[in-house]
Amino acid sequence: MLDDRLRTLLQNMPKAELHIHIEGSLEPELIFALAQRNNVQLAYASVEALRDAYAFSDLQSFLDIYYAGASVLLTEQDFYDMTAAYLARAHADNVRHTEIFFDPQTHTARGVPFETVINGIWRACQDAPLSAELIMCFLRHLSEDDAIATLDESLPYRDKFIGVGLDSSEVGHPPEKFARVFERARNLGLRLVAHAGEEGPPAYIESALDVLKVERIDHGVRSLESPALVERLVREQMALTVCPLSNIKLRVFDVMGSHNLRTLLGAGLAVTVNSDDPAYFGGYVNENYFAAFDALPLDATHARQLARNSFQAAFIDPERKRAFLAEVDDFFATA
Ligand SMILES: Nc1ncnc2[nH]cnc12
Ligand SMILES: [Zn+2]
Repeated sequence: MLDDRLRTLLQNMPKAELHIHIEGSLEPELIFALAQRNNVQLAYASVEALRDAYAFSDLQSFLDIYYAGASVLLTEQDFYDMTAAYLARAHADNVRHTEIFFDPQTHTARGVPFETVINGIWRACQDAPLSAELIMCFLRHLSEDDAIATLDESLPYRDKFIGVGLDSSEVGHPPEKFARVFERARNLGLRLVAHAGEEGPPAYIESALDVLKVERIDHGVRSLESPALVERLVREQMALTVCPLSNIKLRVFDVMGSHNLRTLLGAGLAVTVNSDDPAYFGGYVNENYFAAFDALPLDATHARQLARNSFQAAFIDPERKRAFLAEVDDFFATA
């Protein structure tokens, strides 16, 4: 049960967010404002009608709406405004560091230049009142050749992002499909993450680890189906960027009370809490903490562990990591 004291603790504790798709932070109100500004026709008559469409049965039903929502993004200012809006919400949630996914192929396929996408998002990160880095995601429902072309297109902007990821439709598009492009990215010194074990089986998580050589697993909640995999993830302290509200909205779990976050933590896994696509799943990062702590037997000890895990798993230099971890410990020492 989430009492006021625990809620205030979760609200105010310093935290990092490591799994947030910037296109998934596009609120219906901003979609309509950008559609008007860019004279883009929407298939919905009102903000309410669009929000009413956010009833999803699985990942694909969400992705269809998510890509449609992104169609209003045309100018650098659009990407800047979207990112600035998310960063303001993250700052209000006491996020001190965030690593943001963006899906360039969603936009370049519409004729929006790569530089428009990355410059708009990156400028907003530079203007933000918190530490913000970018991770470029490859859409796994497209070919590896398409991903390789996107990596090549990104090279002139290599200083504006820190890593690559793998997102979109998981089942049927196993990590090994992207072995070559991830090897190239690794040889470029980019950090590597991948969605795995959201809807896909534990084997997808193993393939992301062994073939793609990822340093974090995005979602990973199906890891619990394989005791051997859990044992490995615990031994390696491989971080899982879990998104509780997303898992409920996309029916990975029926209700929050049956989410396995508490079991994952109890197994000793390096779990973090994140919002995934906050505009579509009903909340930013703190709402994810509130929903999980309200439905599951979690207390302040777990809150501190999750906050520490979020900085421990971040792609930041050891000095900054030590400072953030000390900030968490100081916060809980005086809370
Ligand atoms: N939860 C998710 N899984 C896969 N691809 C995504 N793109 C945006 N959100 C996603
Ligand atoms: Zn995601």
